[in-house]
Amino acid sequence: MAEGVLQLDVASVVEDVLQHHGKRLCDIDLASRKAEEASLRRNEAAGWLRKMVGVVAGKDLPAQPSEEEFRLGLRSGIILCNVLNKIQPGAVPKVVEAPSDTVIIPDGAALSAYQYFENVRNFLDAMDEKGIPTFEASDLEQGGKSSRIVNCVLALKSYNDWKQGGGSGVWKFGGNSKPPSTGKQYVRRNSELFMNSLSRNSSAGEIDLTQNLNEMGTSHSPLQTLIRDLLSDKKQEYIPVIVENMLSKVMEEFEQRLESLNEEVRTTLRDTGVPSSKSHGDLETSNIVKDERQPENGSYDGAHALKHQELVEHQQRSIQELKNTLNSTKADMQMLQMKFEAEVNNLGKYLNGLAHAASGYQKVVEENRRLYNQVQDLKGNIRVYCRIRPFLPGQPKGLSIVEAVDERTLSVLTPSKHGKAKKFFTFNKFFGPSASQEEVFLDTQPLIRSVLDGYNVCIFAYGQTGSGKTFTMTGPKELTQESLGVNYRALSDLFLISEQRKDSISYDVLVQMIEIYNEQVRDLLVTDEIRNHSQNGFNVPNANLVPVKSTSDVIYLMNLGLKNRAVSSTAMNDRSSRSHSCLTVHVQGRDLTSGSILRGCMHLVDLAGSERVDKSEAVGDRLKEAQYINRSLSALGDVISSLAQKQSHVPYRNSKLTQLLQDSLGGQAKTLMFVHISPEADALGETISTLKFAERVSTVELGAARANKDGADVKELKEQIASLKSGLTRKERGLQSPSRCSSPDGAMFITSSPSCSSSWQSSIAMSTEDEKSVSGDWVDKIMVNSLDDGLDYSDELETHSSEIHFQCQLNLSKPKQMGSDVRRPSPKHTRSLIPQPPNRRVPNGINSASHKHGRQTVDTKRKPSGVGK
Ligand SMILES: Nc1ncnc2c1ncn2[C@@H]1O[C@H](COP(=O)(O)OP(=O)(O)OP(=O)(O)O)[C@@H](O)[C@H]1O
Repeated sequence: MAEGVLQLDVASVVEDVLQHHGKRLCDIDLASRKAEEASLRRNEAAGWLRKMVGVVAGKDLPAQPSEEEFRLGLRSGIILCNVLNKIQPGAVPKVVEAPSDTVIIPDGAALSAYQYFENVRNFLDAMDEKGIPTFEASDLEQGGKSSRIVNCVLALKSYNDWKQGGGSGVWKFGGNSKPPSTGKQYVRRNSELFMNSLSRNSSAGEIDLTQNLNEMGTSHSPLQTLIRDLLSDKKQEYIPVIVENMLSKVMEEFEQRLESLNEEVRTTLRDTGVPSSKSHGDLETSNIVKDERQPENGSYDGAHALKHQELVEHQQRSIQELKNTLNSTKADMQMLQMKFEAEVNNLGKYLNGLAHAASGYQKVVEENRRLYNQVQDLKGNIRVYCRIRPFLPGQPKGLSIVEAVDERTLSVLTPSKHGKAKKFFTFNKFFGPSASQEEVFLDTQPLIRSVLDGYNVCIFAYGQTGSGKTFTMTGPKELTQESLGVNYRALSDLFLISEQRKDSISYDVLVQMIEIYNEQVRDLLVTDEIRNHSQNGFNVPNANLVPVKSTSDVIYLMNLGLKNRAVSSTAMNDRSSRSHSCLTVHVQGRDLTSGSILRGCMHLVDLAGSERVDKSEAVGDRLKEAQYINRSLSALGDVISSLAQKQSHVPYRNSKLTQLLQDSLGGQAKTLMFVHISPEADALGETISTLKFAERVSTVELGAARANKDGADVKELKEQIASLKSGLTRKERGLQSPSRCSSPDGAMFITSSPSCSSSWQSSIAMSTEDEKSVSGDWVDKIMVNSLDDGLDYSDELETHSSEIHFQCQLNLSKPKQMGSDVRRPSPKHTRSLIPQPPNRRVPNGINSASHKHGRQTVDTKRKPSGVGK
């Protein structure tokens, strides 16, 4: 049907466009509609043929045949010839009938096939002669076009109807059949207005909608191109609405034209006196319809009007169907739209959910990290950060044996029975080869800042030689702003914060730099020669303690320290540190409102690298150094092991290094170890043992860190005690030499005054001498009290007082504590090494010049075994 073709065209265009947008119009089942229509037409044709030949003769043709049944039923041509002969007797002079069941024809099948073909050919010739659309004989064979056969039958039916109706005028038929091959042409009425707008395609019988649209002024391009062009750049969700509007517009236009056509017909009928309500049959019986070729007269006008009427009715039916199609398309589109909206809504909700979950996840991760850190703080575990060095320039770039798994975990490729296996290690943080110095510092910063809140902090770098310890702590050989290591950044951060807090807290910062070289402690902040302080064991107090005011002071001092550091070129590292270096920063803050004192201390330790002497090709001095280094690192390993296993005895005293780190490893400090590894495959052994060591370190619990803070009341009490002591001391001024008295528990006090010895240093020396002569014991602790401000400067020497006295309490009752951490500097080493402007003074109380006047007191008290300062 023409209308069917129209709806198909429009819908298929829409479908094309939607497909173009990636979505099929699944719901519009055009194919099934088409098939339904074809079957209706086929049934009509079959029904009519059966009616014409009778049920018996038409037994081979079912009333509602499938395509195949229809084709097979008509294949012999017998039904077709008989029907034609019935309409026009003798049209097919000879019809070969089917052989009777009882008569056996030799080679019957071949004979009948030939004879059937004769039937079909005769039928087609006869049809052709009458100008009725035909089909190809091959259409009756398998794979032929049954629709053309249907068309032909329906055309014959129409012809029959026309003949039945008297055969007046010119018979014509429009269907999807093979065009007549002979010269007889059907007269088509092209003159009418309607036909101008809705002309039938002569071959396909389709409505030329393009022309319609052209006439409607919509466009000059073909319909499909037009619709495609129109829809191609539209969003998919708008397509249903656009198509719907488009179809409505077409319908509207169509109806308008039809209405005007109807009007024209009505006018014509009125003019010719034919009642417009009369049916086609009525008009036919009254013989009004005339052949177009008849001369124009009144009855011709009537026929003309009738044709109009017929066409109008036909088109009305088409329009109705079109409307139905439009409605169903609309419904489909609305469905699609609703579905689409629902899907978009669902998708939106889903995305919202995902976003919510993602942000929740982030929060949980943040919270986890915070809690983890809190737990770490509470447990006081040593934090371990792992950093891998990148391949160095000029080094053959192999595949790194270490891979990051996440920000805390790394895997190391190790050989195994089945090729390669991965070993996983988890630390507090893992820095990949591309991590910058700034990134590394950022994760260290909070720890460093807590020094200003009165905590003791220790950061030490551990790892195989050449793995990047010095790089992390100090930086590369050529320093730039970006490559500055943790040491520089830490100190400049301290200055920055102390500046920010200057309205509430006044900070003094002092720096000390030592190294442990071949088990000897050396002061790195000396300008003349490297001082060896190893005679008295771990005698760090004698190292210079230099007040610093700015980052540039620090840089100056560090450069001095680095210059003095024992560095050599080895096979593994052309600038290998041959010693353990320790930069110690003492911070003292005075709360300007409450008067409370905060004291924080930070060790920044760059350990010498462990090395395999065979690999480093060390001989002579290098070999000796390597042995010392390895020995002290192994002592560090022993300390870590016993701490990890919570053993009662921890062998701190086995090396200077462990003595230095004692407070940080077993005390209440906040401690961080940077463990360094190399990416090379031939460092696998060292890498694994380094990582295992680091794992053990991370299990060591230090206990919750405690800030060194004295409240104002404590301060007041201390002031009172100090003032009482001062009064007592004044009474004893007459003493010219240190006196000694014993306490009930066997402790001995040695009291001295500046008048008996010119400086308090000599008092200490004398005390120590005295101690040796009395018991050979060791002085556990030196405390210095400044009498004029009344503060207890335990562990710090304040030299701005006018009167200070020393008091040493010696342990006579318990075994000596070798190497106990008497590690506060003596005032003579508290001096400025930094070039000073003429009037510049180092912080109050730290300038060595100021302690010349006045009396000084040092209390040397014994503390229980294992308790640090
Ligand atoms: N993260 C890094 N990025 C770029 N270069 C690095 C990095 N880490 C180390 N290096 C370079 O690798 C070389 C060895 O590093 P470094 O001297 O810091 O190792 P080390 O562990 O201190 O060695 P040693 O124990 O022998 O003193 C140096 O040239 C250093 O500049």
